Amino acid sequence: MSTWLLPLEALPAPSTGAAVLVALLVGAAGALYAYVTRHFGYWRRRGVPFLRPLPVAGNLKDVLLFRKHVGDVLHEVYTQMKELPYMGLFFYDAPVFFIKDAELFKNIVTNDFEYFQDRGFSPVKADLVFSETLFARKGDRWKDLRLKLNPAFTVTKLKRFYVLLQQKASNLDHYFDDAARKGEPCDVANACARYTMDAIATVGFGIETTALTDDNDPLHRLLRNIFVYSKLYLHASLATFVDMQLLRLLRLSLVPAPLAAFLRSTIWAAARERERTGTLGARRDILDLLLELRDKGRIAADEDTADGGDSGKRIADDCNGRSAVENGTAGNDKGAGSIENDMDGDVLIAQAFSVFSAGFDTTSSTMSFALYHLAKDQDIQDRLRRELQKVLHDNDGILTYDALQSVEYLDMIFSETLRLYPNLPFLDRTCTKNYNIPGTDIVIEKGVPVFGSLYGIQRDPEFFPDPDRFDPERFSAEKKANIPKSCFVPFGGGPRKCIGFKLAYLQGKLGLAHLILNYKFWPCAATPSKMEYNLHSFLLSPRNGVPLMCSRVEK
Ligand code: HEM
Repeated sequence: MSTWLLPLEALPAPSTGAAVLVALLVGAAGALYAYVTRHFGYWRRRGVPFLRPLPVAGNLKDVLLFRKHVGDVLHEVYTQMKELPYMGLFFYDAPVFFIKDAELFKNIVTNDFEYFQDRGFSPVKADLVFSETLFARKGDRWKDLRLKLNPAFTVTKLKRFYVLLQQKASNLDHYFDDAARKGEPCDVANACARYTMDAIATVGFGIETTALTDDNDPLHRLLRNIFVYSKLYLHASLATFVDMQLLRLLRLSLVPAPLAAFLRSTIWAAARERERTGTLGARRDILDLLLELRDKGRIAADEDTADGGDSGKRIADDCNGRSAVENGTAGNDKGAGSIENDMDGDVLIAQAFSVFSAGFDTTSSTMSFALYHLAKDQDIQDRLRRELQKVLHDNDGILTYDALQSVEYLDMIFSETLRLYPNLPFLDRTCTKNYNIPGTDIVIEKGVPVFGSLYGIQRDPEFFPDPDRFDPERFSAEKKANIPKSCFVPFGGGPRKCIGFKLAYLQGKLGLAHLILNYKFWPCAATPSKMEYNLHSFLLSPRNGVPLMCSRVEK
């Protein structure tokens, strides 16, 4: 007879030592449980409907177990909420206010920005470079930096680099000619990432990288997986959005030390070379502008300041500050108060890191998602090629900056791709002073992270019928006026909207135009029938690349 069938009195009495041990273990487990669930009553106490959390994971169980992308999980929550405008969630153990209502969310990022100026991002102090990026800076230190950097991204500045971008786009041929000749599938996601990296390096910093032609290009090796994390790092990076103490204690850095070291040596070498050759300021690229900020505290206005000036004014106004543009101080270090000019050392390197990291992976993923759909729908691909060929013909065979801008169908395709695949599938802000939701007695308290699902809004059938279908017509001149402004926000909104969105459109559209003019794409056996996302990143990128077949277009 086995022991577990014996009557209780027949079992040997436990020794006092064992009983104490069991009691201690039960007590410790109870204390641990109480600790990891200590915030779980937060939403109940405030009368906010919430999704029941699990210890440790909160509502991110499937993300924690690497079963689903965080974008998909928040999309599911968004869909299940039906008519609810907002609800409480838990990211790990942190209470998060999740907003479904597009208007309410728009107010939070625009009109009521003064209550939600910051992102939750709380990098560890040791993460010197990441802490100084626009993503991570807070309050007046963010506003000061943003006002200074805005003039670096005006249309006038971008136009100047168009020829350089064209050269990089034509380097795509090395990659695709090879695949076309061999008749083998090529991973367009890989090729596009190399193109955008070469483009950002030359446009931003005058650094000639060779990612498209050389597998051993050092910058490519260090940057290519910057947003593809190990399991621990994925959670560390997600946790920094909601300020989790435990992971901060681990002192994980979001900018790997070898990359920071590479950027320091490369950027300062480029700066010294410009000083040595007396060419500082000649290119007026991002490096020149950062050095101008370091030396003079401001970036001189372009002859044509229309767009840069406007966004500077919007920020100053939205932050309820003095209008820097009206007072002629946009880009001046006094624009946001009495912040000292600190554009030097790792503060400058942080801006280089932002441009490299934000600039290459996002745009290249958008290009590869677009190519995926163009390969699957030959009619759309053929129409785009015809329109590009016509514009080329009308412009003596040269795709000038203005000619590129005139191809409306390309714009429609790029926008529809960003609708289906907003690279950052959610937006976050942190409440910086208590905020009463208009018309309710609900208060979002200072310190609480607020999230919205861009992926959810942009795939909501109420705003985009048949939302999973790739249909560029939604963005035709006649139809796009029907899309509510708050429902198409792939670059975020308000004063913290993506600073590089014009550059993203320019380099993304130019790369696509070059490829479609020169190559025909179609799916192969390895092309996924449904797009799946890389679970090791919080950005949306194709899980296993985008393998496609291609052939040269006959001229
Ligand atoms: C398709 C390409 C891109 C997409 C979809 C994208 C999307 C976004 C989104 C959604 C945000 C958050 C905005 C918010 O919180 O309201 C953001 C912020 C930012 N992006 Fe982009 N981005 C792209 C390309 C770029 C490029 C090319 C650059 C730079 C060269 C860039 C630099 C930044 C920076 C610095 C911020 C932080 C802005 C701040 O907090 O003030 N992005 N981006």
